[in-house]
Amino acid sequence: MSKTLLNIENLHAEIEDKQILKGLNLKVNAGEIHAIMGPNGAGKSTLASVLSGRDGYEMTEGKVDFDGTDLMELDPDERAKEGLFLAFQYPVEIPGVSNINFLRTALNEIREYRKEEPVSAKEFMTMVRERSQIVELDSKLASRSVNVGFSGGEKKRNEIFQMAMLEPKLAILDETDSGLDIDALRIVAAGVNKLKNENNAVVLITHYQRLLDYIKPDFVHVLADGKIIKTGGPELALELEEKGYDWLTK
Ligand SMILES: Nc1ncnc2c1ncn2[C@@H]1O[C@H](COP(=O)(O)OP(=O)(O)OP(=O)(O)O)[C@@H](O)[C@H]1O
Repeated sequence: MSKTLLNIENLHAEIEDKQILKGLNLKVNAGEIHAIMGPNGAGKSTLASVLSGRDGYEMTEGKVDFDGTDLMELDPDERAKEGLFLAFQYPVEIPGVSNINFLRTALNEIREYRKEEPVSAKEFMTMVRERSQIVELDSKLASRSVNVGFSGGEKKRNEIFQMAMLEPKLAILDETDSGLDIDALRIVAAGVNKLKNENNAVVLITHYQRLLDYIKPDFVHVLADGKIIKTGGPELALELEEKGYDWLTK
């Protein structure tokens, strides 16, 4: 039996006093890929925000266990250091902070938290070289300010590059496929597949079945009105593509 990395029970959460998540349950084991699909406004990004500890999102009920730790008790940076990674739907630009410095600082913070030695300059540069190739990220982008002036597709590749560098236990990819051209979609998906192993897990939030042609999910969930209302295998995504969501929500 693989170990459970994420166990969400009866999660209720609100933003500005508006209840968005209304009793969500989800269990993710090591080695698994889960896709979350669902209508606009259902709460998919809210789930990602609540798990990562984004300001303004309040859990009002429920429990989230992350690899044996009560996730909601941790600050956002501690969650990241415990091995939770979120690739943003809209990656933020950080002017004045180079991608390289950002990643080296993040990596060393994680290593310090785990009582490991900081990464040496040589080791770090080798990692950057090898891992930027996983998503075919132009090496020039590594030294530019984080995401500043990057195209939409470059920003999404950069998210997966960050994931490759930080080696999270659980990566939540929020609409990483949106805005990607077909070649970039293949490259990003191949990157995710390459980074996936039996000790980590991926939660993909997506609107499009086509991503799942490239990244094979073990489970597909439908999130509607703040809850997971149906779970199936990859065939569920095909069914949704054909039928939409009305048959499940009405
Ligand atoms: N900061 C906020 N203030 C108020 N309401 C918010 C805020 N952020 C999100 N919401 C609302 O929460 C609901 C869920 O939004 P969320 O972004 O989680 O949906 P989603 O399932 O990711 O949708 P989409 O598929 O369109 O990306 C929406 O009704 C949205 O308007």
